[in-house]
Amino acid sequence: MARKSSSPVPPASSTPAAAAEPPDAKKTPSLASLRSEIDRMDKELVAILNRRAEIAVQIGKVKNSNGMEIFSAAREEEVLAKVLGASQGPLPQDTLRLIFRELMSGTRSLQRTLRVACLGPKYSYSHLASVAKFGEAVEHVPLGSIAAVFEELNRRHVQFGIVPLENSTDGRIADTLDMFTKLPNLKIRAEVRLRIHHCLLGRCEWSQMRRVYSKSQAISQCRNWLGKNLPQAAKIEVVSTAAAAELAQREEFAGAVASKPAAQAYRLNILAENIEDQSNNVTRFAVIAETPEARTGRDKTTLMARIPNDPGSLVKTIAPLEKMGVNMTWIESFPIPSAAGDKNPAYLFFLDVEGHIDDPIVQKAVDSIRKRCERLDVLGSYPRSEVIES
Ligand SMILES: O=C(O)C(=O)C[C@]1(C(=O)O)C=C[C@@H](O)C=C1
Repeated sequence: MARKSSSPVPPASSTPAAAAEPPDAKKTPSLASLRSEIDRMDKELVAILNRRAEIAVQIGKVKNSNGMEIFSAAREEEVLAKVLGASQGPLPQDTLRLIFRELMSGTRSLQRTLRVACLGPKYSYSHLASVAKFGEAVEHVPLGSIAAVFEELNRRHVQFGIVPLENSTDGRIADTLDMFTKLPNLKIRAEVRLRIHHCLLGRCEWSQMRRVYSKSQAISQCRNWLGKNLPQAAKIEVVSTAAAAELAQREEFAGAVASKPAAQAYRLNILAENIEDQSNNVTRFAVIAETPEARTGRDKTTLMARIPNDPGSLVKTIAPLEKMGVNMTWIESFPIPSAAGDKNPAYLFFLDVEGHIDDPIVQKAVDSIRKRCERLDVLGSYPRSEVIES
């Protein structure tokens, strides 16, 4: 944006009157003039934002007439990368990210209001991840279970779902992997890696607390802290951290391990912050939808492979990755539910590899892997993402 000549910063002057002023008075513009400069820039900003929104409305029409989807994770990542790359000013990258997240959320909503399902109630970490990805200008639909998120998406009651995949402290989220085995047609369109800071919330003193509610993974992520600081309290697992906060609000002598925003939403006191045992506690969420995501050049692909329970079977299955130089970034084994009791059950493996399924080398490696599997599903290719601070 070009600076106008009406800048409040006074030009250097050598007139006798200016020379008579104390040196500091010359350098420091008045508060009023600085604020009027901000007011002027805000007007320019609003005009530019509205011009941007008008273009987005036109893009929406083009998308509609071509039968294209409104949300594009690939394009939004591209916009963010360009914005962050172009910035040279003092604004922190996280701040710019937040501003552009809401900007794109707002322009997207002019094209169509999206419905995004997540594990609720509101202010669960899934809800926070959904806000981190889609912004506030979507209809967040909090549901009672991870299975319900998949089912609502499959019934087309929502356009997107967001589900936790794995946590850096606690490992895979079995409920999510289980639902991919049941609905492998749903595609991962984006990932959200959210740094999770847990708080102890409640209305009583720690010493009076008899029960602490939370989701099993959150209890597990704070196990040492809870054992040391609240040995007297029973740890009770509930469906989500936000559901735990709701219970802690209703019950006397109860607490919850939940997010900071949940404290305000459920009118609870923050009794302790950052109680996770490992400071680098990150949960990776998957944004799921019916259709696949476009290639960005900075992608990863998630595969679900059912392989025979034979010696060396896994090594043989993933050998093409090494041969073709495709990097694997995640592997998780998962027993096949229907095979319980089976003497020699096959196993499912979830794998992440770098690259998009439309990259010829990835396609070739996946084709080779498929030949060595009983079944292979490509659960989606999507842009790789940075960790977002919560
Ligand atoms: O570029 C597009 O496809 C747009 O619709 C514009 C825009 C944006 O505001 O920048 C909005 C929604 C999309 O998910 C991606 C980007």
